[in-house]
Amino acid sequence: MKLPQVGPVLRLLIPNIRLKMSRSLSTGTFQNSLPLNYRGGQRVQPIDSVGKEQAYEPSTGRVIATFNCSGEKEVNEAIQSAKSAFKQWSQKSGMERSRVMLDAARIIRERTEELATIETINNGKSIFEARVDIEISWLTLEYYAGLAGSMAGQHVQLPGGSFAYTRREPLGVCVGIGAWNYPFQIACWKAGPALACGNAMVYKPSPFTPISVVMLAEILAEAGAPTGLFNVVQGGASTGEFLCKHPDVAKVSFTGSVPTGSKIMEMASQGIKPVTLELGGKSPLIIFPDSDLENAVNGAMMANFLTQGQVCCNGTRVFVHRDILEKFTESVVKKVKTIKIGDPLLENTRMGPLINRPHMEKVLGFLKTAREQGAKILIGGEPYTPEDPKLKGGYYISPCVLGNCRDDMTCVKEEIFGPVMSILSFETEEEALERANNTTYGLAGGVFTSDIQRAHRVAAALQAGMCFINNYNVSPVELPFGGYKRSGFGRENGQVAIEYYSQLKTVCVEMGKVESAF
Ligand SMILES: NC(=O)C1=CN([C@@H]2O[C@H](COP(=O)(O)OP(=O)(O)OC[C@H]3O[C@@H](n4cnc5c(N)ncnc54)[C@H](O)[C@@H]3O)[C@@H](O)[C@H]2O)C=CC1
Ligand SMILES: C[N+](C)(C)CCCC(=O)O
Repeated sequence: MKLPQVGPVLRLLIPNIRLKMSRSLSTGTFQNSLPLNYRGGQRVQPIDSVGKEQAYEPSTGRVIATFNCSGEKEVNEAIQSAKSAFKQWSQKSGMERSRVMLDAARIIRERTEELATIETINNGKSIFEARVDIEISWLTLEYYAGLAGSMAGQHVQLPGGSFAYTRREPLGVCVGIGAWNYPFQIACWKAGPALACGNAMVYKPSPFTPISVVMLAEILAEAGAPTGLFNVVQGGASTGEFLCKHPDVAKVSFTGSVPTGSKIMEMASQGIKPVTLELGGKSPLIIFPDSDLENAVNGAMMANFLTQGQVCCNGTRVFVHRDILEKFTESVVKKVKTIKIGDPLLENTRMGPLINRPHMEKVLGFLKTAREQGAKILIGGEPYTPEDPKLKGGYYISPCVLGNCRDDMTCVKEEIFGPVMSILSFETEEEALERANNTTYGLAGGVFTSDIQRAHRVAAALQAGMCFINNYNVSPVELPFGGYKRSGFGRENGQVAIEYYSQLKTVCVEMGKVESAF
């Protein structure tokens, strides 16, 4: 899909051509025929491999891409490509970097329909949601483009006219390793601050979702990024390990599960490399009886059913005050009934398939255990077969609400990563907080109440990196995002992410004579 470099007039026409291309893609038609690695400014086949992978269209179960997982040599080539771009990119002023990033943001915005369509085909989320993901993606590049120009150090006056200054410098080649639930957006959350700071990047998406990130690489090149600034290697654990262990890599930013996060940290520790870890969660959402009920129900829906529930920060433990338990549960179940499941490329669909069959079976396994442990399925939780014959091989589950839940149940303790909400009842604020915090995770948390003091008191007491009051799962790029406890550390988004992609140099300047001790 790489388009030739063109002048400004033709460039204006290109979005329309692309829009037509993407509109003609319906579910069951896409087949990838292009190389999925990207380095040295172009799509390439890897020069060595550690096995083959297939990527699926989860809505139909069709294989849409077969590719070789990059071996050690290919990983090294990609890193060398990034290293050579780093030399140029790191010497540019923030404003120069900003211009390239703004142009990339513009191209993404203009290609929203095409990118969202590809994301939907490869991930299974509804086109409605995928468009939002793409919007967040270009906003991320725009936001960090805005910060690039104002990255600056400090000047410190010292005795006798001497002084010091600090410089915020890039780290070098940064590695991004992503999960499959937000393929394009996760890549932009990492590339945005990394590139703004003057780093180069080698990115490895999940082998389940290899398609869209290569398009980001092409877009950055089209926007004028130096050759090799953003490279893509494809593969699973082995390819990821080559990246983490490579001596020329300065930092690893990872989004994925806790066990893999722990391995990444271990590998990075060998080279004393900093890591950012965005890991899993089992976040609480506490609903007090003084909440606006309709709002609280909508909040719980947002906290549980985006992207088929495959969202790390979901508020899956919904603590509802005993006084409103019945009313709340009834309203949530009524609302869940209205979720339109089916072909994710159709405009009115709000829930597509899960990512793949093994994951669907894992989620159904959690539901079986939930039933055995005494939870009550209030709605959904069944494999779902849409009427359209082409969707018969897809991985659909009807969205599920579990009642009668207790804190010791597996469905309440473990991350399900599927469309499953567990409702728990509570009586006092103190009790709700203690139970909410009784988890090894700490990614997010939410509270619904109309009592302003209570809202802030609860938010302060929640042991989580991202807390919502009277809303859930909104993600403005200006806000830092990341976990407490085993949900990881480091932050993405917001100004603070700059600190995770740069290092501070202090330059001490002597204006007098050296006062030697010898
Ligand atoms: N906090 C967050 O922002 C998010 C967290 N997640 C978590 O991720 C999990 C689901 O995503 P998955 O892709 O299944 O997670 P995963 O941990 O299996 O894989 C994530 C990425 O790491 C790579 N990887 C796997 N083993 C590796 C190794 N030994 N060395 C280097 N790289 C390796 C994978 O190929 C993939 O690109 C969920 O449990 C969820 O909790 C998912 C999305 C967002
Ligand atoms: C965009 N949002 C907040 C719904 C989810 C982002 C975190 C993730 O990658 O799962």
